[in-house]
Amino acid sequence: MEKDSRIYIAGHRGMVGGAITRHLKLAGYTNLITRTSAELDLRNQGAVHTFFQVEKPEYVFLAAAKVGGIVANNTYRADFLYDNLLMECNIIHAAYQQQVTKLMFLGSSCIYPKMAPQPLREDYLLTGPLEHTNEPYAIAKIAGIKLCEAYRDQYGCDFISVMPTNLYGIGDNYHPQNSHVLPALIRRFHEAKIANAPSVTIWGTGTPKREFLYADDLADACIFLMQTYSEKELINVGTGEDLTISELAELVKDVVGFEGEIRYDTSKPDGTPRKLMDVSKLHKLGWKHSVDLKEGLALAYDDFLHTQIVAER
Ligand SMILES: NC(=O)C1=CN([C@@H]2O[C@H](COP(=O)(O)OP(=O)(O)OC[C@H]3O[C@@H](n4cnc5c(N)ncnc54)[C@H](OP(=O)(O)O)[C@@H]3O)[C@@H](O)[C@H]2O)C=CC1
Ligand SMILES: C[C@H]1O[C@H](OP(=O)(O)OP(=O)(O)OC[C@H]2O[C@@H](n3cnc4c(=O)[nH]c(N)nc43)[C@H](O)[C@@H]2O)[C@@H](O)[C@@H](O)C1=O
Repeated sequence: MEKDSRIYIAGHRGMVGGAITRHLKLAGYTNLITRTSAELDLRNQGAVHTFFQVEKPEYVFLAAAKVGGIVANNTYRADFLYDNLLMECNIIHAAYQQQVTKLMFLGSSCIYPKMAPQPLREDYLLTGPLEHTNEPYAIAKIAGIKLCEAYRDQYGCDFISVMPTNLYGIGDNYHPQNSHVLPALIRRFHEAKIANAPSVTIWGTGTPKREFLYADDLADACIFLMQTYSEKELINVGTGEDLTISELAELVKDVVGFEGEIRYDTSKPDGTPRKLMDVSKLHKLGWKHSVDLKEGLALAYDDFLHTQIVAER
C-alpha cells in the first residue's frame, strides 16, 4: 500500500472504520475514499458497482456491517443476515470486477462453534454448531470468509479475512438495548451514579467470559495485516486474555466511580460461554496489542462523556 494508493474504507463512520481512517491519515495515506450509508447504500448492487467503476479503489477495508450486541442480534435476525450478506456480496464481487489490488474482510469471533475448544484456533471454523442468539450474523460472516476464499481460488484475488474479538473504543454504540456489553455497562453505571441509584442490573449470570480489544489497536492490526498478510486462511485479532462479565462489571464500576450494588437479570441470554481467541499466528507475524483493558476503559469512558456533552448541545 503506497501513501497515495486509492484506499476505500467501507463503514468509515463506524467505530472500527473510524479508527482505521484515523490511523491511515496519521500514517500519511492521502487518497482515502469514503461514503456514508446515506450516500451509498452498500445493499444496492447497482450503486456499489457504479461506485467501484468510478472510484477505482486499489485497496478496500470492508468495515461496514449491521452490528450489535446479543439482544440486537437475536431480535433483528433477518436484518443481520440479509443486510450483511448483501453488503459483502456486492463489495467483494465489485472488487473482483474492478481488479482491486487487495481487500480485507472483517468478520467476528462469533463465527466459531459455540462449544469449540479454547482458545479458538483459526482452523476450528465450521467444526460444530453456532450460538443461537447470533447465528444469522455468524452465517453472514462465514459467507464473507468463504467469498474471499472462493474469489482467491477461482480468480486469484488477494482478498483476506480478519476475525476481531469483541471490540470497544472511540465512537462505540451506547444504545441501552442494542449495544455490546462494554459500552452498555459504561452507560448504565454512569446513569446510576448520576441518579444516585442503589444498584445496577446487568444481563445474564455474569459467568460468560469475553476478550476485549481496543478499536484503535484493531485498526493498527488491520493496517499491519494489509501490508504483510496475503494468505487464504482467516486470521484472529485479539489480546489472548479474557475475563468474566462479572469481573468486567467490577472494572467498569470502578472506572465510572459507582458505589452501589451489582445485580443480575438471568432472564436475559448469556450467549456463548467463552470465546477466547488464539492469537499465536498474529503474534508470530510480529503484532501485539498495546492498550490494556483498564487503560482502554478509561479512554472509552472519556469518549462516552464527550458523546453526552455533544448530544446535550
Ligand atoms: N463492535 C464489535 O465488538 C465488533 C465488530 N466487528 C466487525 O467490525 C466491523 C465494524 O464494526 P463497528 O465499527 O463496531 O460497527 P458500527 O456499527 O460502529 O459501524 C458500522 C458502519 O457500517 C455502515 N453501514 C451499515 N449499514 C450500511 C449500509 N447498508 N450501507 C453502507 N454502510 C452501512 C455504517 O455507516 P453509516 O455510519 O454511514 O450509516 C456504520 O458506520 C463489522 O464488520 C463488525 O462485524 C467484529 C467483532 C466485534
Ligand atoms: C462481538 C460479538 O457480540 C455479540 O456477542 P456477545 O459477545 O455475546 O455480545 P455482547 O457484548 O452483547 O454480550 C456479552 C455478554 O455480556 C452480557 N451482558 C451483561 N449485561 C449486558 C448488557 O447490558 N448489554 C449487553 N449487550 N450484554 C450484556 C451478555 O449477556 C453476554 O453474556 C454477537 O451477537 C456479535 O455481535 C459479535 O460478534
